[in-house]
Amino acid sequence: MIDLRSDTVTKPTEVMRRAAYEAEVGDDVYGEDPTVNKLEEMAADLLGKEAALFVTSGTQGNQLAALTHARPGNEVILEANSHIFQYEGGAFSVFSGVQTRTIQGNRGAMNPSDVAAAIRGDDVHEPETSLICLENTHNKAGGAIVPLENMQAIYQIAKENQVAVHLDGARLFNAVIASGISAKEYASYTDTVQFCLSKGLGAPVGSIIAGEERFIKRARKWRKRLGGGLRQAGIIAAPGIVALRDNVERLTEDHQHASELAEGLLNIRNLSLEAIVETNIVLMNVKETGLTAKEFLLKLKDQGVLAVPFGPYTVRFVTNYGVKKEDIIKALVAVQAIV
Ligand SMILES: Cc1ncc(COP(=O)(O)O)c(CN[C@H](C(=O)O)[C@H](C)O)c1O
Repeated sequence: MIDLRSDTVTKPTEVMRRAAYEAEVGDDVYGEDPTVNKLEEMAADLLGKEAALFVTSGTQGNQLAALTHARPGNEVILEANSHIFQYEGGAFSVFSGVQTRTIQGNRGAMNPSDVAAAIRGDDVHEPETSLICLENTHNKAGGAIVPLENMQAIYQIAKENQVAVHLDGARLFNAVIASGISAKEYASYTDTVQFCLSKGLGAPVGSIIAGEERFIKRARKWRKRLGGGLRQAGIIAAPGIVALRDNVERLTEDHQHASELAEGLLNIRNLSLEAIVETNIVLMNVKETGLTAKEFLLKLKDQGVLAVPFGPYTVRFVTNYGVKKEDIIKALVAVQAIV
């Protein structure tokens, strides 16, 4: 099977498996796992933040940000198609007791004046706005890169209103490689940032959240409260170190493959693309084929290719390091066979 469902399906490399086997470990609840500590220091340094925390998933990282930045009764502003709003089970409301306020963005970028207008005042009837969440790259916008200027403008508005900013940077390094802007630069326009080791970077487990020391200290306690106190976690942190060290630059290949896939799809009748391809995600519209996305995907699976529905007529392909150039050609042949 050619698996284009997501970059979450990446499997650890031999180097990662060996690093896991050889990892020095200790009890991370006591802060004594040297491998986890090394990963956290590497990540904080890369992002230009005071500290970082190894967490079990991107979702956990985003939830810890809300639990730490916000409190029950607050309102959190986020983009209408953000992963936090669409794919995390309403966890902001469940765990943090906050009200979410969505703003429709353009290719994932919220208009700064819309954000400014959404920030609540001190009227007794209103919730307090305590957090603004950004997402870069933006998944449902087709892996779109949110412009740095947009992040900068929103961050300035947030600071003028004493509101925190969190970046869901699950695919931050895809943005870094595609734009040539450093992770440190992107992270300078957000108070906290989450990025995934387990997606395009290829680690088997985990994400990082990073921010000020005092934020990370409070987030670590929230992680413990959620049963996320890790013990000899160096075994799963070691592949994360390999991912950060070896797998960032190669994301270019995934982007190249996504562009080749998109180009090929444009030459197939009754198909269209829903977004320009900037990184590793391709959103294809199949409505003109007379099939729904789910029907199309069943036929595609019969042809040996996996992808996921991202709307009634939207099929999402995500390239990753398990997908080679010849797989892209085979995937195009499979799609052609259906329409
Ligand atoms: C922008 C963003 N932020 C956070 C997460 C959550 O990461 P995990 O909790 O899966 O590690 C994801 C995962 N995205 C997954 C995928 O794209 O296949 C699914 C949709 O959950 C994400 O795309």
